Amino acid sequence: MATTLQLNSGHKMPLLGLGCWRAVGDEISTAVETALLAGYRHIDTAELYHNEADVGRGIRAAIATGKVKRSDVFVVTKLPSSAMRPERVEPCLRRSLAALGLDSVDLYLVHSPVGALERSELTSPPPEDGRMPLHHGTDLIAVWKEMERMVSLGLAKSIGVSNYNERQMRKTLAIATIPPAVLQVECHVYFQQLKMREFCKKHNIAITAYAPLASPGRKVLYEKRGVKIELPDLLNNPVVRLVAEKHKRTAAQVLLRFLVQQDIIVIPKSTNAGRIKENSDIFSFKLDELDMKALSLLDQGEAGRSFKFYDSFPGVDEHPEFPFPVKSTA
Ligand SMILES: NC(=O)C1=CN([C@@H]2O[C@H](COP(=O)(O)OP(=O)(O)OC[C@H]3O[C@@H](n4cnc5c(N)ncnc54)[C@H](OP(=O)(O)O)[C@@H]3O)[C@@H](O)[C@H]2O)C=CC1
Ligand SMILES: O=C1CO[C@H](CO)[C@@H](O)[C@@H]1O
Repeated sequence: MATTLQLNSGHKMPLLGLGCWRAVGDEISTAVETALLAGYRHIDTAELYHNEADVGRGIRAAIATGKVKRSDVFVVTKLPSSAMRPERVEPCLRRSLAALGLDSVDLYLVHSPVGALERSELTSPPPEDGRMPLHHGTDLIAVWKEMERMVSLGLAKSIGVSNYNERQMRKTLAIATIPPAVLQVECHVYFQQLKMREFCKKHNIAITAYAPLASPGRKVLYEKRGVKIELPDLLNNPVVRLVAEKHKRTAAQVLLRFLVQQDIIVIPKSTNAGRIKENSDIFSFKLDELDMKALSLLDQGEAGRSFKFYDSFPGVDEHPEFPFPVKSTA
């Protein structure tokens, strides 16, 4: 099967990328270099991950080996909630580019429809319970118009959104001169996003699945905030394991293959060289109809959503553009 997807912007995007959330410093720059040398051609980061400079270092290290060219690498970064104001888009992207050491990114995403205040706007110290200081006046249309301007300035080759719901997608499409090329959302076997996928297919918008393994490493993050939550354990799901045994593959490879085989872009995060390589070996086998059926039956719909944001940022669901079911109804 093809390893890239044609975007509505005319650019090609690799179906496999390296996720970079929750790793900084040499750990992530080495992982990026390792991934690029192992054949990855797509790196997913964000201003929010505080590692753009490290990611840029990793990209340059891979290029320095002579085995990878800048033009081979599809780099994605994201506009943070604190820059969800039209006048902040260009300065924010320029800051990201300076940190990454690049002239342009291949894809710039609005990270989330929820706007937040910058530290400098706070009138009191940030709350200790992890509450995100919200900016309630978020104007998605004005922000999108600025995202489009980033393409005309040549700072982003394609633009897209993340964590938008269908209403927010429709609202954006209604005014867009450049439609979003990509929607990045949580997507894995327990939360298959069938309705959103149908919507995106109809509008020729590609989907990137974040947390394609359901993000098992998040526990530490919640524990730090004293939040107790049950994380789904996809890697030990008996159906996934059975399919993996049948193909002599690992559970992670089956979970990723299940998505790419349906033209869903995947960005598994790993900083372990063995697992980085393991996660990339998903184009040399194929799941048959029976495997695909068995895995698709694992979908739990909305109940399978694992990233609710209010678990890690209490009160975020009070924002008028909070995209998911709010805590009181979930
Ligand atoms: N737009 C958004 O709001 C969001 C975007 N993202 C993006 O999506 C990426 C992926 O999501 P993420 O939350 O990191 O979760 P993933 O589903 O990619 O899971 C990553 C975790 O799984 C472990 N892991 C990776 N490969 C394997 C394997 N083969 N076997 C066993 N364990 C494995 C990793 O540990 P180890 O490193 O030790 O291998 C890490 O703890 C992020 O890194 C980020 O780039 C994520 C969340 C939200
Ligand atoms: O990319 C991200 C990683 O996950 C976080 C949730 O805890 C999000 O805030 C963010 O969107």
